[in-house]
Amino acid sequence: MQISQLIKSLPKAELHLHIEGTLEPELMFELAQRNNIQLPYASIDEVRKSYEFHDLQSFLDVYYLGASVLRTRQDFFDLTFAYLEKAHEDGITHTEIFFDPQTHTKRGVLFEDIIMGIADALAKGKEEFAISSYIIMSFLRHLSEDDAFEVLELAKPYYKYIKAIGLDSAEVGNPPEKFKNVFAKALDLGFLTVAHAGEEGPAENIRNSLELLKVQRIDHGVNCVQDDKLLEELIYKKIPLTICPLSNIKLKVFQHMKEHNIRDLYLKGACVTINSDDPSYFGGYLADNYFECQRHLNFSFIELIQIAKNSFRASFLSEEEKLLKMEELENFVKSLSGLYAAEK
Ligand code: HPA
Ligand SMILES: [Zn+2]
Repeated sequence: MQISQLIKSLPKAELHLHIEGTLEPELMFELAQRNNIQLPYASIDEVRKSYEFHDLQSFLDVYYLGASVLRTRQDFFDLTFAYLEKAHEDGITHTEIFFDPQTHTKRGVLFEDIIMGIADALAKGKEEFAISSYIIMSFLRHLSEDDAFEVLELAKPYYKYIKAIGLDSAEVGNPPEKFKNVFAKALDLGFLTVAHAGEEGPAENIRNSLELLKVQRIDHGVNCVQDDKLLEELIYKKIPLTICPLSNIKLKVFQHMKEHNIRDLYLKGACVTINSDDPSYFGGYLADNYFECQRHLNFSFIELIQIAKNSFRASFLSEEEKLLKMEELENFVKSLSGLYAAEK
């Protein structure tokens, strides 16, 4: 079996995925037509050509523009189910997806339509593909903390659909301490928390996310290497990092995959996971991210299995569910040994 096929067959979890970032240009055009929205692109090709980014903000501008075609519950359902079909092909058996309510409620879309469209698709994904899932509601950090409080209030009738609270958008200039109070409220309400930190921003944002926002995982976190003591602590406390290799290259966090620090972090003992972030915009879904790590950073397949194990360990599944997912993974690995023994 080819390595790319092996990677696709490997059972794994995805823990850092923005559902809005899975919007493929074809669906973008279809939804624009369905909703009578004028896009500033003449063709699907032109959309793809606009995906040249020099930093996080240049991406966010294009990403928020793309998201403007999403208006109805059916749109959110179609978007999410299209992702789940890809996830299934990529061997994903559990996914924890972000959605950015403010990107949509600001345009007059109903909170109910956003979350129920996503939740219905996830329920269908569970039925058709046996993919388990959680929803993470993310606050846009370029907006105010008061705004985040309003979203938390708006979400009240739908809390049972939300597992955790996240923090995304422009990191530089919008540090975690800006959201200290709203995260404290979310924690009081019983939500788990995560935050993007140390993507473009300093290691200090990682420390403050842990200390002030009480996050269980750090999204990205690659700038942890700026602070030796912090890195030691992340390793010692087994704090998972949801790293997104192709995203980091597209947004110029690293200039080339060969320069990415994920393998160094892995070898030092950090709990790293591989994720796709915004796969439609960054040129690859989850299996592609695993593959690029193998190709450019010499991760062996055994090491990728360890990373897939980390993805379940770092998930928000219960300990019992984690054991079941891990068993599935072990069975896959055993079936491979059988296959290779038979070939010899
Ligand atoms: O990688 C990201 N970083 C911050 N905000 C985001 N929103 C979507 N993707 C990202
Ligand atoms: Zn992200």
